Amino acid sequence: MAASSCLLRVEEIGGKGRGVVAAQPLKAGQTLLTESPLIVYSASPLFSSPPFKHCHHCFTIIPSHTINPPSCPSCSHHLFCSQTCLNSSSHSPWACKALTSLTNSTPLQQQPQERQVQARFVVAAHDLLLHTPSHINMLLSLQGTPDAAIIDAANFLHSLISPLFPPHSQLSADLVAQLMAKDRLNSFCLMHPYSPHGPQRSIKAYTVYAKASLFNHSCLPNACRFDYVDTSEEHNTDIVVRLVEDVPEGKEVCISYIRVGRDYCTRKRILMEDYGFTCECDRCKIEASWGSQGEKENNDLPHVRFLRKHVCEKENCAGTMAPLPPPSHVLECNFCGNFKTHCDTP
Ligand SMILES: C[S@@+](CC[C@H](N)C(=O)[O-])C[C@H]1O[C@@H](n2cnc3c(N)ncnc32)[C@H](O)[C@@H]1O
Repeated sequence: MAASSCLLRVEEIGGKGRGVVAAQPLKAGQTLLTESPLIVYSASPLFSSPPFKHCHHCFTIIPSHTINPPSCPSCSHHLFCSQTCLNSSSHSPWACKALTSLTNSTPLQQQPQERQVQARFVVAAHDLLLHTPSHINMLLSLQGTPDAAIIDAANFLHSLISPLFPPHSQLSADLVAQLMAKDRLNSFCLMHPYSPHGPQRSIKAYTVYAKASLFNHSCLPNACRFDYVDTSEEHNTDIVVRLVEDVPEGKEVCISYIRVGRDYCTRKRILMEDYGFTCECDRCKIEASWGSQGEKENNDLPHVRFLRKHVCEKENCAGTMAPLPPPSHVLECNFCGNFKTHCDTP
């Protein structure tokens, strides 16, 4: 962990592969990691328009009243929130041409929406090989092995997409499958802003980070990722991971891959379907034997106290509340930005 080497180190963790542990005693509220993505791609299926117009570099929403936002010189339908974003964008003419060509592809249009989003990943991966080949090697160092479904999807997408790039930046079908498998296990979602009355936040884009991908999951996480705002244009796709609790040296630092308020059965299903493992954390061990909601309300187990303190109660939210950087008694929700003053009485 280069940027945060004094705070964290990577170790093998029994039954989980690699993981991240505290290299010194760490304080609740401390920022552990701020990192830019190796790869970013839109979550919108190619054949449907996204619910909001967003910048194709930083993915902030472009307000509907914006007159003539800067657009890609090659295609004009990929928009940017500012000239700075347009100039720093990795939206290359090759990627632009490939995406435009794919929107005319009948075989792709007949595929499920998931395949259309995977097509965006495969275009972005070809573009990486063209412009930042070292990121391809970093992606390949992450966990994930292709299964039969990924190999099928990769063969299909490879035959459509590789010919749209120059010969020296064409990935083999095998490499496409490897990369798709890494993306499946390691990608984070960039979400649309929270709204108390609106629908659940939807996903704007997917990102993969070299270091943040090494955090394992816990249903009682001691760290969480903050992703509730469209803030600074250039760094809007960066990940920020902050500690929820104090962590002694040598203890593993985990985030939750799903919202902590989810019930046991939902967590179990998502973790198996999306990440291929069964969580053995203390909370799961206890909740596996729970029959009804009543038990949850009436007991005073440490993990129930944790949830009471750290799950945001704002309508339609249920994000994780972590302290502001120390020293602070104020908790901030990583999902909606709500604040509350920390009080240790249960
Ligand atoms: C994003 S990676 C985390 C880093 C990974 N352990 C590695 O070695 O690169 C996600 C994968 O780590 C493993 N993993 C994460 N949390 C786990 C947990 N609580 N129990 C078992 N395996 C876990 C699973 O294989 C999961 O698909």
